Order: sequence, then C-alpha cells, then structure tokens
Amino acid sequence: DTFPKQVKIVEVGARDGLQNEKTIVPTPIKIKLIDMLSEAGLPVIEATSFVSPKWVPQMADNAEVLKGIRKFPGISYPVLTPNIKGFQAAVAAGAEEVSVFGAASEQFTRKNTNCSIDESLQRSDEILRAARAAGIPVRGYVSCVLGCPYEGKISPAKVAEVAKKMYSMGCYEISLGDTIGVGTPGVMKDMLSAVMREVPVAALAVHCHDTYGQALANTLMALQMGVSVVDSSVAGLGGCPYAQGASGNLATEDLVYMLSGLGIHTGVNLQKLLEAGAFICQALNRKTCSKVAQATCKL
Ligand SMILES: CC(C)(COP(=O)([O-])OP(=O)([O-])OC[C@H]1O[C@@H](n2cnc3c(N)ncnc32)[C@H](O)[C@@H]1OP(=O)([O-])[O-])[C@@H](O)C(=O)NCCC(=O)NCCSC(=O)C[C@@](C)(O)CC(=O)[O-]
Repeated sequence: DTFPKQVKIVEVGARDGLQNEKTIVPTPIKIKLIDMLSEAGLPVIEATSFVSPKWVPQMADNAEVLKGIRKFPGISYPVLTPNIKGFQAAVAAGAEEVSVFGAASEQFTRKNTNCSIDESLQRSDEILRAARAAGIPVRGYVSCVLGCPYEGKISPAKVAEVAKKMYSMGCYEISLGDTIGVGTPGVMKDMLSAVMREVPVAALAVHCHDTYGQALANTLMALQMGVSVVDSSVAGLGGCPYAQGASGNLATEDLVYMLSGLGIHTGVNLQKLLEAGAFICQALNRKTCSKVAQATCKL
C-alpha cells in the first residue's frame, strides 16, 4: 500500500495543548506530564514556548519547565521561538531544538505575532542564522493551511509559497497546521499536492485540529500521500489563543490506535500514553477528548 512503514509522532500537548488553558497550570504538573510522555516513548515532545508572557501567560515558566524535565536519550524536546529574543532565552535554558512559526494568512500572522507574513519570515530567518551557527535544528510551522479564522479560505498556492520560503531558509521540517480544524480530506489533498511540488514530502508534517471532527481523516489523507510525520496532542488538548473557537489537536491516543491498526510503527506505548492523558485530564479537571481513552475507560 501507499502508507509509510513508520510514522514519527510529534507530541504537542504540553505546548499547543496547555497554551490555551485559562488557569495557569503549575510547573510541576507540566514537568510530570512531559516526563510521562517520555516514558510512553514519544520521539519528539514539544516542551514549551519562549513567547512573550504578555501574550501567552501560560508559557511564562518556559525555562523552569525545560530545565525541570528529564531528557531521555533519543527524544527531542523542541520549543517554540517567535523572535531572536525567544531563541536566545531558549538556548540559555538548554534548548537543543527550536521551532519557528508563521502562517499562510496575513491577518492571522498579525493577530498571532503582531507583524506581516514578510516580517515574520524575516524573524524566522534571523533565528535560523543564529541556530545554524549554534548547531541547533529548526522546525517550521505554517498555520492556517486549510483555512483562517479571519480570512476564511486560504489558497494552496499561498501555503506552498510560505512553506517553500521556510524550507529554503533551512527549516529541516515544515509542519502544516490546520489551526482551526476546518479542513476536510479533499482540501487537505489539494493543499498537500501544491506544497509537495515545492518541499519534499519527507520534510513535511501535518498538524490537525479536531474542531469539526476531521483531524483523523485529514491525517489519514496526508499519510496516504506519503507524509510520515504527524503532530498530535495527548488527550486531544489544545487550541491557539489567537484562533477563537479552535479546539484541541488530534488526540495522540487516537492516532497511535489507528496507526497500530494499520501496522505502522510508532514506538509509542499506548498504555503509558493513556496514563499520561489520564494524569493531565485529572490535573485540569476535565474529560479527555480522546475517543480511544473514552472507550478504554468504559471497559
Ligand atoms: C512575537 C511577539 C513577541 C510580538 O509581540 P510584540 O508585542 O509586538 O513585541 P515587542 O517586541 O513589542 O515585545 C512586547 C513585550 O514582550 C517582550 N518579549 C518579546 N519577545 C519575547 C520573547 N520571545 N520572550 C519573552 N518576552 C518577549 C518584550 O520584551 C516586551 O516586553 P516589555 O518591554 O513590554 O516588558 C508576540 O506576538 C508573541 O509572543 N506571540 C506569540 C503568540 C503565540 O504564542 N501563539 C501561539 C503559538 S502559534 C500556534 O499555536 C500555532 C501552531 C504552531 O500550533 C500551529 C497551528 O496549530 O497552526
């Protein structure tokens, strides 16, 4: 078949998941969550973001989190950096990998980072230059690839243009984000076809939110097209504070269950992952958004 034999899961629950929580989650809870995710065997765990605490107060403890987690050999713990100030703070706190983020929508870029797409790309470029000098790998995010909360439809050509620029600047991987979860598999297919003409598929990841219940279907379409890196969030936590109404990411438990059913290797221990999900849901006093977690709880 056309599916990849192996899929790398990028766990974003501790960052994308928690950044949207209104109540500040205590630092030790964040650290324990990340340690449990490491125990579950996730190969990449986004730990926090070095953004302005005025913009996202939940991530203000970024250095404490990054310093407090157990760093398992073979697992990477990237952090989000919006500008050179964030990059420097991340490196000072021990970051060995960072992610830059941009979007295929002017208005979203303005709301999320207070600048234009061009300015945002310049900031990313500045980070990439500093990172190259320091030997730090950089991942790139493109948001709003299947729709924007402010501009509505986004053309696949615009996504391809921004993705190509970030890739040419030196991002080793480009994660394509359906920030508000409005996409359907056909739209995903058209968008990916356009991006794959500019960026090799081996360097692409998908990052689907489940607002309209399409995250798993959209991800499956991407896998069929050869994408082998998928972002997801334990218990389906998440949302972007600058994208009203965006719900959580694709739940990692549901992704792992589907991939395991397809015989695709991830290296993730589902039982331990479920425990991490149960832990954070209890700490946040909320029900899991993972269907697999819901189903196994009832058994
Ligand atoms: C980019 C800025 C900083 C511009 O924000 P600004 O207000 O235009 O920047 P500024 O340079 O005027 O700085 C304002 C204040 O923040 C400070 N500051 C400035 N930078 C930093 C920093 N790095 N770390 C700590 N502090 C910082 C700076 O020092 C200053 O402090 P003051 O002088 O007023 O005391 C701001 O807009 C920002 O932080 N935005 C981040 C928003 C965010 O985190 N969004 C969520 C992540 S993206 C996402 O979730 C989507 C994704 C990736 O998951 C994929 C998908 O789903 O699509």
